[in-house]
Amino acid sequence: MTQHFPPFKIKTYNTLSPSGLEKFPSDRYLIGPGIEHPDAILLRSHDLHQEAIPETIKAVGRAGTGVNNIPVAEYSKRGIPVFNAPGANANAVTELVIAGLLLAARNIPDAWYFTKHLEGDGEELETLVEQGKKRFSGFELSGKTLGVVGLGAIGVKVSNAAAALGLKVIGFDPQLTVESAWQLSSDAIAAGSLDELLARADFVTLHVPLNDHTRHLINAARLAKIKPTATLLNFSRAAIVDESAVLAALESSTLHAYVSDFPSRALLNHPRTIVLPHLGASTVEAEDNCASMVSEQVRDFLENGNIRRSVNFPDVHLPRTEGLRLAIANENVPGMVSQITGILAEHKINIVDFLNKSRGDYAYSLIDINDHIPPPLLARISSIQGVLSVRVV
Ligand SMILES: NC(=O)C1=CN([C@@H]2O[C@H](COP(=O)(O)OP(=O)(O)OC[C@H]3O[C@@H](n4cnc5c(N)ncnc54)[C@H](O)[C@@H]3O)[C@@H](O)[C@H]2O)C=CC1
Ligand SMILES: O=C(O)CCC(=O)C(=O)O
Repeated sequence: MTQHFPPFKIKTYNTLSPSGLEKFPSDRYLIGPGIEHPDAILLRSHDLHQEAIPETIKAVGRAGTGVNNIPVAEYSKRGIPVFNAPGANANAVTELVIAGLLLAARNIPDAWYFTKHLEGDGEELETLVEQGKKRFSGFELSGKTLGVVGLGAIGVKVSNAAAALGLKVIGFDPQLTVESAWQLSSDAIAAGSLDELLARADFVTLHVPLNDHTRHLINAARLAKIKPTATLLNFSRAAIVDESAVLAALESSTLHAYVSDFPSRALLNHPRTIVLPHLGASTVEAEDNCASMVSEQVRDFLENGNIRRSVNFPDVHLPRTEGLRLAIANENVPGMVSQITGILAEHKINIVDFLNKSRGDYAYSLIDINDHIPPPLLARISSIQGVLSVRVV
């Protein structure tokens, strides 16, 4: 039995690296921003909360890490996996965080602005330089303490790079994984609590996802724990800090400076902020990595039903056998597998290979069969209470 691929349709938002889009063979995929009735969506930071979920959609691929721009819970309820590219842009963000530390410590943006607007040349220019430069005198990173909140893909790399620059690193992550712990520099030490980290650090850098637990993680009460000489860096998401509390702390000199990758008018207007245009992942390498990783995942899902690195469904992948495959997403409740396999048995369909896994409220099965699938069978499986999506691939 040969596999037949319909032309899959992929709707894109944002600019995605061609090295990712090239993963989709042009004879089997239609891709672009104007695609209607898409099988999959590929995007970066575009906000999907404002968009109706297309009836035809089977997968969403986020060419990046944060999925707060996607209504993941709504997609989950429809049995639709949301994929992201964990770690694929971690190096790009890390390098910009290190740049952020240096920009703040050495007053580089103000110094650069000053130099760029100097007039004259030769001796006259030299005099202006020597008169002006004392305003921008900074301090060294070596020996200072960096507090890293969130020790995932980015937090670990930032910690290790900072330790190599001579900073003392103190980290906080209540859900630190074994994998991250293995990668973390042995020079980094664990803080017992976020408040302890805030009290000890000269720089605090945030590397947590935005969710209901981390929204305004840094608020007025937490800012009160931070040293007045400290600099706060936010390359995670704007809403992880309470911006008005940060501005108040800067005004009252209980916080030295704020470096953020997320502009707002109030931040841009403040003299002790350094604000970048959400530039963390904007390198050729990271854009290639993210788009390639997520495109491969989405393609494997559309063509084979395999799930790798989804944020809402378990990892379920099987090598293809001869024949057809049923890919079924369902609520993680008792009796689902027996109902599905019971229907197959009633139709005298033999299972060649089978894999079922669950994650939280949801479960997913791949069922390989070496037979044709009568249409009523699909309708019966779809009608089982708790079955969210059924595909033949
Ligand atoms: N500025 C930019 O362009 C980019 C920003 N990001 C942001 O950075 C975030 C982190 O990215 P990754 O490190 O790749 O993600 P990750 O998932 O590898 O790591 C996040 C870590 O945060 C920890 N965490 C969660 N809640 C916490 C809390 N309340 N306190 C302390 N730790 C907590 C988790 O246990 C996990 O280890 C993303 O979710 C995204 O919002 C990511 C890439 C680019
Ligand atoms: O695609 C981008 O430029 C944003 C990256 C990002 O914020 C993320 O991966 O979470």
